[in-house]
Amino acid sequence: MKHSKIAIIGGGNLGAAIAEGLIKSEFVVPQQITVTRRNLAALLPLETAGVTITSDNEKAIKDSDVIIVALKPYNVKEVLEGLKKNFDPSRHIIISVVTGVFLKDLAAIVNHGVPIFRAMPNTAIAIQESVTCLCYEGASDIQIKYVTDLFDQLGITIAIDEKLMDAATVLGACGIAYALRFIRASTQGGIEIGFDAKTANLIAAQTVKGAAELLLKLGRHPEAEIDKVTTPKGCTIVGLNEMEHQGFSSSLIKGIGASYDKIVK
Ligand SMILES: NC(=O)C1=CN([C@@H]2O[C@H](COP(=O)(O)OP(=O)(O)OC[C@H]3O[C@@H](n4cnc5c(N)ncnc54)[C@H](O)[C@@H]3O)[C@@H](O)[C@H]2O)C=CC1
Ligand SMILES: O=C(O)[C@@H]1CCC=N1
Repeated sequence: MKHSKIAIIGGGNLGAAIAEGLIKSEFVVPQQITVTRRNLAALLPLETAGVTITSDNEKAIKDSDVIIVALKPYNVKEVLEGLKKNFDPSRHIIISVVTGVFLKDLAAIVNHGVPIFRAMPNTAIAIQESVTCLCYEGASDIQIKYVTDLFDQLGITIAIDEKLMDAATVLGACGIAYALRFIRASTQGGIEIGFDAKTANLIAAQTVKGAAELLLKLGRHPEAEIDKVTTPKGCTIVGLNEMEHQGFSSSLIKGIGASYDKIVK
């Protein structure tokens, strides 16, 4: 499957980010990628990089082997219904990144025996730093290896049970927004205590990156690392406890729960 051509149906925020990540990773050359969208103007930078951009989904599917579906949940059924005659089980595999649409629903729409994967990446896929949760149905070992390799080039990949896909969406995909809001709020605090916005943003972002790398590179537990920073009677513990009195951890946990309820209800 090494030389497979990839079509991304729906080149919006996530679809275009996947194309960017694929190009950076060199998993495929840009000429192996087609991205579709109704209004092509936003895809011109990808075209300049060598990607084929088009509004013709049928042609994109016919010209490709791996079909990444990055449409909104509300129009995926209608669009795929109109395209299903183009899927060939002896050639194609489908990877859906659509939130909340089950493998069985995708299989019922396509109705062809085409292997189907669900992947839940996040927008850091554009810089090969996504976490992508993956589940599948009717795929061969070679196809599973190919899809896992593809997302491994774009960050890390975790195979999960489909029943955890909504939870993966919240923690990993929505999680980008939560983390960025933390950085934005830290920046605003940093401005209040004296930094200009640009410097405060740089310090906040690099600090979050460093904190995450302590866990990812050294395998440390967050609380053990917090203990190292909290000098007795020092300023860290005072600030941290004030944040907790104001509901810091609780608001995050409740927000994650609210996002999850929105998907599953
Ligand atoms: N944005 C994110 O961070 C993440 C999004 N997702 C899921 O990925 C999917 C896409 O999300 P976004 O990229 O944010 O949405 P988006 O709205 O930015 O992208 C969807 C794109 O599909 C295009 N489109 C609509 N009808 C089409 C058609 N018939 N043919 C070709 N293109 C068509 C739209 O013009 C749009 O550019 C959604 O199901 C979302 O739940 C999953 C993980 C993260
Ligand atoms: O907010 C949403 O519904 C989608 C799912 C994950 C990221 N964006």
